Amino acid sequence: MDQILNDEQKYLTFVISEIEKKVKIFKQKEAQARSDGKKVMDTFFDDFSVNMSDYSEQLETSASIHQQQQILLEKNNAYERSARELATLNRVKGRPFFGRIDFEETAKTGREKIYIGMSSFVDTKNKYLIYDWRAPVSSIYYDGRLGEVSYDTPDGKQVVDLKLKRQFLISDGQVHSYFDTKNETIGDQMLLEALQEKSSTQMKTIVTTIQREQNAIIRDTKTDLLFVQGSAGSGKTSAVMQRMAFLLYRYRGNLNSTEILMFSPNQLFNDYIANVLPEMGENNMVRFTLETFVGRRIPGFEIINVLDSWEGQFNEVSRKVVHLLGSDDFYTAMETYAEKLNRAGVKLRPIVFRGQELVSTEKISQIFYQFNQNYKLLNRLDETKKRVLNLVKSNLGRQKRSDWVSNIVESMSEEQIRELNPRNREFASSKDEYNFYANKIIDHEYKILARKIVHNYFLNIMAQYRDFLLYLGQNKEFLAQFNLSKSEWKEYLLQVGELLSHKQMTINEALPFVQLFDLLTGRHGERDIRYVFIDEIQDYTPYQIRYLKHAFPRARFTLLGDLNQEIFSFDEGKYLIDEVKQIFKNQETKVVYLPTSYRSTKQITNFTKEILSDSEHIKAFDRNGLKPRVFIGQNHKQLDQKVVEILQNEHQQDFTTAVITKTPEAAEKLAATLTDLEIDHLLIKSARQHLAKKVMIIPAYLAKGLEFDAVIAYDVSKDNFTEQYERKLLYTVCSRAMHELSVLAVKEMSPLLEKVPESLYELEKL
Ligand SMILES: Nc1ncnc2c1ncn2[C@@H]1O[C@H](COP(=O)(O)OP(=O)(O)OP(=O)(O)O)[C@@H](O)[C@H]1O
Repeated sequence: MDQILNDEQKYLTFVISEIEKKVKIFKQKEAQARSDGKKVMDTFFDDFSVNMSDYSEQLETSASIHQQQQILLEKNNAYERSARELATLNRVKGRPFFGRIDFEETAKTGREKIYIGMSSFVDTKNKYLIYDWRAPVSSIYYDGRLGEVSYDTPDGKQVVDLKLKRQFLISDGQVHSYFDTKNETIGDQMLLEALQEKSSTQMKTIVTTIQREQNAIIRDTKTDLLFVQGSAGSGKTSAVMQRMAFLLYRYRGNLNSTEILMFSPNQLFNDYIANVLPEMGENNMVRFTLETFVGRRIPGFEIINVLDSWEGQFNEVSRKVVHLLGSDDFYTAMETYAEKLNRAGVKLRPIVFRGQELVSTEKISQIFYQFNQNYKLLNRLDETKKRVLNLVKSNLGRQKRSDWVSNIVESMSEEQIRELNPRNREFASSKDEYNFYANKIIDHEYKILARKIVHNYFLNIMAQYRDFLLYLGQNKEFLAQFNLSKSEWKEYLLQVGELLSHKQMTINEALPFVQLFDLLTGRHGERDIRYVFIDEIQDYTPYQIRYLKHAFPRARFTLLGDLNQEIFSFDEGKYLIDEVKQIFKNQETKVVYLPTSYRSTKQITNFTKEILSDSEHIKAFDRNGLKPRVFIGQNHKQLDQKVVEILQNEHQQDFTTAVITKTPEAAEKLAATLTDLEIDHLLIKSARQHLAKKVMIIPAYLAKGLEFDAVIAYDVSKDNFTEQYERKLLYTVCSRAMHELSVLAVKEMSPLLEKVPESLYELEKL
């Protein structure tokens, strides 16, 4: 065994023995805290006499209860602290560190050596044996070359002379090997080993092999908007997941995981990333898709997938409409419209009670507009609420002698009487008695109405929203900016009407609906969210980004995306970055570009990048594998046979293979064929399903962000992938593959593959 390996093994063994010592201590502490807690519980009522007869005794008794509760709470906290520490120690025990750096602060201080792991570890004498990968000094492990390097500390920049950077392959308490890196950041060897691993249904952490450009993303604390742009598989999602862990560490005590929010493309992907933070010992952040986020705000409506709607049919008109609905101008148009409502046009609903109008819309409107022009909508609304509440109160108050009240009073059951008069109050006369109950009943009804009024029941948001769409249709110039005519807009309105009548909306209707509500009611968004992450930003429209910025006014944003993977939007993606900068103007903004594709082998990346029209900037990571294979069959039957053949082959290799189709219908059809042939598989039809370690048939739009050992891109034929805008979709499909890619086509392959040189793939005619 070489001497270095020997020494490092010794250190590892020493650290593990120290960890074990601490495990013992914490186990004792945990047991002690548990038994103390139990003791407090057992003697809870023995320690004080419960005497409620006189006031001073009552006070003493409750003070004593309070004291006991405090003790119990402390014991409980002590128990939880120990349990948490124990969980961390057990998590890191087999592999407490993965890196080491040696450096000198000054020539005088001499050489210092620190080990880096998933979590800091301090021995029983309070000496740091391991530093957390997120500690300031650990940054140079990922960042610096040997020689003079610096890192940020809360007190400013620290410069050191880095003498050694060493990585370890460790498992189960054994150092298997180590690599000393000189000029590269984290040596390719370790990264290669990590990338060669098989795919999993859960995303993994990349802590041990974070690359320099990813480190910059992870440790950024200065910018309000961090825009991470990178090709497929460049580690955008991975980097931001580690960024969340970093922020939770850096701002420990001031930042909670519930103040971090992540928007992902769909629920399937949400599931895929669900384990990364817990694996790093942190609680999960809040996760949403845009649909689930907005769905909470519109109860009773179903937010349907754009693909299932008229807008998703991608005809010429729908394309233009989607462009309009996604534009920043549309957001501004809504603001202008709302501003106009300060003067006239607010849509209202009367306050109706038992079929009778208590306050008419005319009356509410009169109140709403009686305040002077300087009143903002929010103040106008607040004042209106107050006055409407007064009107309702006095109107109901006058109904004390009405039939409905007397009917209730006369038919009250014993139980209802007890409920309304729990202290069994005596009455001087039956008139008094009647008035008492009538007041209670009216008060009860008033409260129900008041709650609705406070929640803006009298605003008819739906009618207002329709009115807004009609108002927009009047503006010929505005429509013309999107090449839309009034009659085309009408066509859209008919479709929206149809959707709304079925209590459905797509995200393109839902967000403006909520925006309108916010503007009318002066809602300022969710102020407790501090960090917002949006993955696959290329699928968001400027409108949506602007809305989300408004929805989280105190948050810093990290947006990540690949402008080459746009699937739904129709604008040239390149402009998205400019639009985003415009939306975030006057804020500290940084754009980081990640060029290297880590997910796929060199052969696959070189193939997939040729699908794009502009791809010089994409770099393949030097990991070797088989060239992608292209199979051309005469009909779909031959393709299906080939799928079966590949699957049977790859099954033996223990690969997880995904057959990715262009549409959900094609996926269902293929799955039915595989069922007939008794090939075990899982058809992913909806984002609510879970991934599994078996063959998956999955439509392209659900495969976003995911990865598989092997991908079979199904039916990439001339007739199926034709349009230019499908280029990015095809790129997304093929770039899901880590180790193997097969492309299947009927008769002729898609013209979108024309640019790929023949030398980059193996062609087989079936
Ligand atoms: N520094 C790294 N060390 C080890 N693995 C890495 C590293 N960076 C990325 N990877 C791996 O590369 C793959 C792709 O990463 P990730 O999914 O984060 O990329 P992405 O840019 O979000 O991709 P896409 O845009 O295609 O969804 C993952 O398997 C991830 O573990």
